[in-house]
Amino acid sequence: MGSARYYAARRDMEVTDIMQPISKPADHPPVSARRVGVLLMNLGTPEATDYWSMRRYLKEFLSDPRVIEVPKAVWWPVLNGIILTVRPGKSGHAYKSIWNEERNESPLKTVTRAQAEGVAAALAARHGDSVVVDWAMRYGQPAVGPAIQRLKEQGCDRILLFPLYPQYSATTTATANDQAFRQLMTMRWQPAVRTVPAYHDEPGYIEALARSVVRHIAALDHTPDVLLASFHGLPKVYLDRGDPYHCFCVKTARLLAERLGWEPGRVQYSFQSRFGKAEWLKPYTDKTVEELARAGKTKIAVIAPGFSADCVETLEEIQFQVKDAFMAAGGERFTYIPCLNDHPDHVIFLADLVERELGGWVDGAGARAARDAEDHVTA
Ligand SMILES: C=CC1=C(C)c2cc3[nH]c(cc4nc(cc5[nH]c(cc1n2)c(C)c5CCC(=O)O)C(CCC(=O)O)=C4C)c(C)c3C=C
Ligand SMILES: [Fe+2]
Ligand SMILES: [Fe+2]
Repeated sequence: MGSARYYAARRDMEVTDIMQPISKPADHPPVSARRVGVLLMNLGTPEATDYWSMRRYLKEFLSDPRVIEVPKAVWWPVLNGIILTVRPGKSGHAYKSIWNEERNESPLKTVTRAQAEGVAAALAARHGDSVVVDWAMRYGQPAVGPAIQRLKEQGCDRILLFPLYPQYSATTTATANDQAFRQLMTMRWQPAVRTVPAYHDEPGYIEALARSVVRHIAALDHTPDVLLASFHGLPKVYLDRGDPYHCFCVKTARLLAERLGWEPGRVQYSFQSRFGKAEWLKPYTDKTVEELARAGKTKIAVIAPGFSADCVETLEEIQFQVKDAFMAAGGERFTYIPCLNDHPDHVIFLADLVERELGGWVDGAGARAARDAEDHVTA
């Protein structure tokens, strides 16, 4: 085993195998155009703000065992009872206040599409048409499964899955990848896949956040006393069970503070969007802004570095609810710094991250297509 003769014999055997006439399987990607696919994935969004659209979206979301870890026998009666009776109306109202009327869709959808178009343009400039970029939502439309199928049909025999969450959590990153893998389970001939690691401490991401803070603060007629980095929360028990999300959020906030170089304590962090009665990650955003106002920090700026795109949790919850809590407690000036969205700093950072994670895949795409075409001529 392992001798030069052994390998020579193996090689001859494989050549003989390849030379057998083979019929082309039905799900074979077109040989002429082997490409690499990139799928940007975000959380999801209702199709409209009416009761039934909201109910459908919330049901899909809150039936995900990655999101709600309560055993089904206990959770289902609660979900199908009180939650899906009351929440669709309440959340629909919140969505209505931030809805993109022009496109008749949620801002998360609008921004995610723009991010995908930006990343596609950046990669096309570098690699021509050998990289195909698409986008999808974990819950609702456009769904992840059909997007994977579309990439395959466009000749992508390698796909990079990119969950658009800077901080890893099983509730977001893992469930997005799960959904893609579910589609792969249906395929006889799967594309090869890679997943983009979370990027909570990537220098390019911290730099884009810092530049955004500086840009927005420079446009104000005052200097905020405190910058609060507000992250979406999680039930605390998920941290106790090993979800690293909390630690990654804290690290992002620390790196942002270091990059800004402000005096200690001027950048703080907190967690928003509590759902249900259990304890969630602390400190809570609403309580924090109230305490800041009472402590005389009456001018604050809030940024949401855990969201790659503005959505109901930032545009409605931070800009209306959190602001109201701050003002009611004695706050005077409240500035919301938007998510990085499709700002060029962000798009270039995302494209660079994709490029790095494609390492070795993309430059070979043209050569692979030529080689594979040749194989099929001789086979
Ligand atoms: C950014 C990271 C997010 C984590 C972590 C997260 C965990 C998480 N979320 C819920 C419950 C809800 N989240 C809702 C909306 C929502 N959540 C995120 C992101 C994270 N969620 C985003 C980007 C959005 C907005 C989507 C949009 O279309 O704008 C909602 C729906 C809105 C509402 O009813 O408030 C719920 C519900 C749980 C339970 C959870 C972790 C266990
Ligand atoms: Fe959420
Ligand atoms: Fe919320």
